[in-house]
Amino acid sequence: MNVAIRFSSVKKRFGELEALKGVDFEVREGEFFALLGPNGAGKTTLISILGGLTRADSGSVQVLGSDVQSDYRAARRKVGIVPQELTFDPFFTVRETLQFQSGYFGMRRNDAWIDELLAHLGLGNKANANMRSLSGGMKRRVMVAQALVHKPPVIVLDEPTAGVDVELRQTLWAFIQRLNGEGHTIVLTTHYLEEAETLCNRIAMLKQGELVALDDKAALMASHSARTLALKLSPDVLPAALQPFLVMQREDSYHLKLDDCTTLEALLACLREAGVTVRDIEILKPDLESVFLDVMGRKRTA
Ligand SMILES: Nc1ncnc2c1ncn2[C@@H]1O[C@H](COP(=O)(O)OP(=O)(O)OP(=O)(O)O)[C@@H](O)[C@H]1O
Repeated sequence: MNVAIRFSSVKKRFGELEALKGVDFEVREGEFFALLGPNGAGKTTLISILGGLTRADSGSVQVLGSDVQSDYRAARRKVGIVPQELTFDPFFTVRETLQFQSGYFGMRRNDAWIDELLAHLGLGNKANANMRSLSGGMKRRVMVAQALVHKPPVIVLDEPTAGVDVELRQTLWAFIQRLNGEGHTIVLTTHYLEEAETLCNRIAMLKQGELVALDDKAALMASHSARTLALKLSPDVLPAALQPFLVMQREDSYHLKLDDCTTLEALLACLREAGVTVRDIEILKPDLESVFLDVMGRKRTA
């Protein structure tokens, strides 16, 4: 598969702070890719370098083979970035904003695509509204449309759903998934891990300017977090021998760490020997949030 974005040894300092400590990874063409990390991990800095808004101190970034510094114009055409912050000209209407952006890319007759964007993002009846009159969520929809106006093959969304309502989330994800289905590469940063879990097929995690995980979603989930066994017992007492497996107790339910199926057999045998009956049993699969905490926590103690 071809490479959509290549980050090679990207370093960036802000004074004493090393915001990016030599970040190396690739996003492949056609992927729906998540870039995750806690506040301050360096995600937005990396995206700003990708969009040519910030210069890396060293290293390089290429979009579909075009270097974002030495071949800025070509790289810029290949990527659409939905920024985290809302920036707009309050005196333009929504349509003018999108026409102006089309002009920036030398696209004069772009109204059919602009209409399609407006319709898909629920902005059809706002085309002639002034930007300053829109609600925050509506402005964010325009930011998304603005990033897509030149039909970029690579689309980067930096926390696009922070503080937006359920309706926009659903409209936005349906549209972005359609574009991904048509071959566009998508990179998403979000703090809503269930969104990343549902949408993305490969995941990178950054922590303090370093890449700490990069894998297919399924492999990451399988390798980083054990399943949990939730048990309700009669009598309601966990035998002492099982205490080391206890990760959480919620009301009358005991959550035990389950490394694999042989552990399950041993746990059940232990309950039998102690004369404890199982009233209810459930195996809980790991979610991306538990993997994320696991990855971030493990690195902290290393
Ligand atoms: N222009 C700047 N001047 C000084 N420090 C900066 C600047 N931009 C970013 N930083 C710092 O660089 C680090 C990385 O910030 P960045 O915004 O890239 O993180 P992030 O992963 O996007 O975080 P968040 O999830 O909060 O958006 C942070 O410590 C931030 O304070």
